[in-house]
Amino acid sequence: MASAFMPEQARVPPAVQSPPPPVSKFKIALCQLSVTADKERNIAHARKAIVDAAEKGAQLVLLPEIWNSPYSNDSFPVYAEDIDAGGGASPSSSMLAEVARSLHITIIGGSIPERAGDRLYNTCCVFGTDGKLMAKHRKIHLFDIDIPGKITFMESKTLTAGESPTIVDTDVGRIGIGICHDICFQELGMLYAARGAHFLCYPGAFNMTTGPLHWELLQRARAADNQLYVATCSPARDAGAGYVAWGHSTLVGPFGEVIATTEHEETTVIAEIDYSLIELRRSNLPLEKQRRGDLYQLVDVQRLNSG
Ligand SMILES: NC(=O)CC(=O)C(=O)O
Repeated sequence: MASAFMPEQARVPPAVQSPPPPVSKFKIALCQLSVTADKERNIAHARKAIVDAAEKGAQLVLLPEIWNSPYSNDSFPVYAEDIDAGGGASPSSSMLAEVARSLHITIIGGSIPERAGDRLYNTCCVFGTDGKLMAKHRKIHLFDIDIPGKITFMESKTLTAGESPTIVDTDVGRIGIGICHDICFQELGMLYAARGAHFLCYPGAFNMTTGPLHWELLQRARAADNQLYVATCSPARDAGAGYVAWGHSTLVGPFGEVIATTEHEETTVIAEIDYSLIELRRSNLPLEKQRRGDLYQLVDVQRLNSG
């Protein structure tokens, strides 16, 4: 509750109730793809995995972080595509648009390196069942890490951080998008939940150090904190690559329970999402009612500024 003594920035608008989802149950596919240096092959390979997943009944398909290019600062400028330019400038997103439309499915297109003017971003495109680009999320938190002898990687050497959270109303529910390192920031997940998300999707490529430590922990934490579904999708592991991905693409339910997962090889995880579980868990354990807004609050800066 805002009191007369509360600072201006703490007077936050109330959380938005999750709207009724357009479907109560559906199948999601997490395509844990092998990624090579051959972009054309990566695109054709991803297309085939999406078609196979749709044939198995998936209505929502999630791809990995950086699925059309090796994950490296040397590769990002070479493989980057201008997603907004049209006219075939982005073969990766053109393929996703075409396959979403022809199969009538929703696709959360992992991420690809995006070129916009003289900047590069790590960008996730969301396509609706009509093949239209519904949203574009540019990774907000760049992955800069230095653990000597284990892993050093500086995305900020080549990439620019996105400036906006991304939440999108699709045929399969209201989905908050993050890319990999974005999952480490609990405020982003809370913000999506406060805006009524049913589901958080994080294409990601944790590595052999952060993977065993944090990958499952963070997904389960985001799901349990916010009492919603969380899905991640990683590239398959290539032990010979410059950056070795952890794999383990996973779907987590609204009690923080792992519903489906895998190891590190190439595969597609298909699992069912049942949105009625969100309401059930929120009535079993009513965190929203128990929250002490008189002691602490999340400030949704965009909603606050938009009045
Ligand atoms: N690609 C990443 O952002 C990797 C990451 O976040 C990690 O912890 O590993």
